[in-house]
Amino acid sequence: MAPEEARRLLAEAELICPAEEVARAIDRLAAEISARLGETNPLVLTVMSGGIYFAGQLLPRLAFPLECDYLHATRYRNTTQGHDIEWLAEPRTPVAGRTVLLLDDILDEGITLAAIKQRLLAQGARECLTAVLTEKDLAGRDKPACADFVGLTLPDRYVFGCGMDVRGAWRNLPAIYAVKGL
Ligand SMILES: O=P(O)(O)OC[C@H]1O[C@H](OP(=O)(O)OP(=O)(O)O)[C@H](O)[C@@H]1O
Ligand SMILES: Nc1nc2[nH]cnc2c(=O)[nH]1
Repeated sequence: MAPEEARRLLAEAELICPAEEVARAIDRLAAEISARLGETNPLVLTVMSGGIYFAGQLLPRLAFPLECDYLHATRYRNTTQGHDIEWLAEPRTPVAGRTVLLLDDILDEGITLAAIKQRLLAQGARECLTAVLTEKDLAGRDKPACADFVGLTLPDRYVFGCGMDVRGAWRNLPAIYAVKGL
């Protein structure tokens, strides 16, 4: 997207979660994750690209031994509608026998997280826990996955900021916005 278009989208968007609220949610998640996983030497896998902001903010708040790697699976591909999952990169660290913690920016319909979790367990992960910065409230609609740790609950709008993109832009924003009209 052209930078002028990105600026226009942001100017017209609705702020739904200010940066301070996001930071407080990450503080709380760090405490919950530390209490649950502090003694397990987990393998922390960031789901690219959206998980990059959350991982960057969360990892310095986790004061216990862990290993990091990433995987890349995408379903929206710079659009606002989900498609089939495309696997762009597998983790290079073997997951067999490990406690794995997946980090992602958003759990929306839950299809991405369910597919990743199933794949890691099939590869022999001992357990696979999931932490998402945000989860969309789909008004009681069933989801194939739920997260073990959830930072913020968001309305059923197309959102961006904090790792989430709008047509490729604005993953870098420290607050969360909803696109006008979506
Ligand atoms: O719960 P779901 O409806 O499956 O959607 C959630 C997924 O959608 C986004 O990824 P996207 O496919 O946009 O890839 P990206 O992270 O590279 O932007 C987000 O990062 C999650 O991984
Ligand atoms: N950027 C972004 N990615 C998503 N993936 C699933 N839902 C969303 C959303 O609302 N915004």
